[in-house]
Amino acid sequence: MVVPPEEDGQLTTSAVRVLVATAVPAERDAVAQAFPDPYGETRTLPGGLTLHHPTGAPGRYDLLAVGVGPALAAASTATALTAASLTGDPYDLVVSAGIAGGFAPDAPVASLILADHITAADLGAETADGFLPVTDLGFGTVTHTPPPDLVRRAATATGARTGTVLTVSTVTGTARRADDLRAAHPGALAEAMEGFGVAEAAGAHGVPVLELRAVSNAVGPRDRSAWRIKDALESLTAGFGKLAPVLESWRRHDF
Ligand SMILES: O=C(O)c1cccc(C(=O)CC[C@H]2O[C@@H](n3cnc4c(=O)[nH]cnc43)[C@H](O)[C@@H]2O)c1
Repeated sequence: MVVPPEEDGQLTTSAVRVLVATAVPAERDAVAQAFPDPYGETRTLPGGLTLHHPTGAPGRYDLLAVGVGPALAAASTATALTAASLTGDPYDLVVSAGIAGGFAPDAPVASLILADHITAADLGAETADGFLPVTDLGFGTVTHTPPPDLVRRAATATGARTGTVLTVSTVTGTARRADDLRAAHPGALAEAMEGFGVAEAAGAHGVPVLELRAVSNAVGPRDRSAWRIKDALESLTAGFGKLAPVLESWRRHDF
């Protein structure tokens, strides 16, 4: 639970303004449950998006279900960032949050992962000699790096493990693909489907990004019945409650 300022003596001047991007409403609601008043206000954005603004805690949080996959996540996040800029009240930080597949044994079910790198794992070209990232083709980027000091502080507060969170457009469904991803990205702890898209939008607006994931399943052979979504969502709520005070003490000049 996020503690109101009068209970912990924190200063509330220049409250940090945070956009939290989840894929689906169930993840957004899990984040909202970390706040005293989870559904304070809502606001409609172009494109049929609804921002949820929980209240009763320091900091100014907008929660947005951005859709599944990196492309829709980028489009939805960019819409919210642009709307905020146009009203003269831009965000200080974007957090990609939700459930994820964890690479065993380092990221067990219900554990929390904070990305020290947010990497697009399948953005590139397949060749006879293997996969080439899009950067090797002379285009764009495949990795965004959240502010390292903020990641360290947030990991300490939440107990999250830190490592690369991969963004994939296709959920891994075999042990072979899991091994290939781990071989290509030895620092990877988890895979999900939105982080890179959210980070691309944030990067385009010059806004720093974090990715917080709660593990719902192991990356590997597909077994949807084994996904422990409830445990992961509870873990996400608890993790966000501990993350929020770190973000509230965050100042842009710190990083
Ligand atoms: O069915 C439900 O109740 C439910 C509640 C919350 C979330 C979901 C999802 O299906 C979320 C999809 C979302 O989860 C990420 N994810 C989770 N595991 C993996 C994985 O092994 N590989 C890639 N992505 C994963 C992903 O970001 C999806 O967008 C359902």
